[in-house]
Amino acid sequence: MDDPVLLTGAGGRVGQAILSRLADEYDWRLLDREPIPEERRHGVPESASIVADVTDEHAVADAVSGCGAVIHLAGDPRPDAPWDSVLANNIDGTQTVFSAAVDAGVEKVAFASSNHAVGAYETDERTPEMYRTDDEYRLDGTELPRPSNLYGVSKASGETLGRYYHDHADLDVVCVRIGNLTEGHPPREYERGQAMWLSHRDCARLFRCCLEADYGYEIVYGISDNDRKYYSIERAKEVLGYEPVDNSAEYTFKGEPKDDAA
Ligand SMILES: NC(=O)C1=CN([C@@H]2O[C@H](COP(=O)(O)OP(=O)(O)OC[C@H]3O[C@@H](n4cnc5c(N)ncnc54)[C@H](O)[C@@H]3O)[C@@H](O)[C@H]2O)C=CC1
Ligand SMILES: O=C1O[C@H](COP(=O)(O)O)[C@@H](O)[C@H](O)[C@H]1O
Repeated sequence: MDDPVLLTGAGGRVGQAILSRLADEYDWRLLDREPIPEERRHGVPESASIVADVTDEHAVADAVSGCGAVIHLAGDPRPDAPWDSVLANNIDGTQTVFSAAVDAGVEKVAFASSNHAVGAYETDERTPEMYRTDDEYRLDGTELPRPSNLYGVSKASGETLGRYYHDHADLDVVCVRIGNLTEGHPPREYERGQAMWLSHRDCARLFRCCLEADYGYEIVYGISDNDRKYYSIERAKEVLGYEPVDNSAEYTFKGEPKDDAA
């Protein structure tokens, strides 16, 4: 991707996992409703850092003008977020970004969806076994959404908005159902979290693939190559060329590297 890339929500956790590793690889434009301090811009000049809300259609149109791709992360990430917040920040904001991307002639948008779009597949009958290494249950991205909560509903809505703009405006869209991003080690003493761990470096690797690969409309899971897993990463490997390097099995249940524990 030679054209500028707009990264919304750049100041947050996922944005930083990406930007801290890929700052030198792309001509970034950053957007966040909070000013991003210099140490979190990783060399991106202040002039390329826009303070705006993703529901502000004029600001988003300006931000995306001339970009070849968008990584859209901005939104309310709380699984217990109330409806008014996910309606504005996640649904309205995502529609604003997709629509502005189409108007600006952007080629592709990578949308941060979530495990919570499909959390209700984790039924009492399937858990906790599905979180364990010897269980073969897998979601692969072809299943219908079954949200855990209203936040998950907003993420499923974002995926559907992506489908709409792909079908009607030929925008290339990849929805990444991100698992649980933590830095340095998998979530501690949390089976579910260890099964859907996404390390910071795998997060950057995956979103780089989203910028470089050719696709039409895709839903993929964003996790590391954990031995414990109930999300397939085959589609991300096949279509995007994703090659994860981390695995929660390399850490103890308490989150210590097994090499150190030996
Ligand atoms: N961290 C995780 O493990 C996961 C995150 N996600 C999704 O990834 C995205 C990023 O999540 P995190 O980085 O963890 O959250 P975060 O809260 O650390 O970062 C979100 C960023 O977006 C900005 N933002 C929020 N609403 C905005 C708005 N209306 N306009 C402009 N900027 C806005 C915030 O200021 C913040 O810098 C979210 O869409 C979240 O739903 C999905 C699954 C897992
Ligand atoms: O979508 C998200 O999922 C992660 C993991 O969910 P959790 O229920 O195991 O905490 C969450 O940490 C993150 O805030 C959220 O945006």
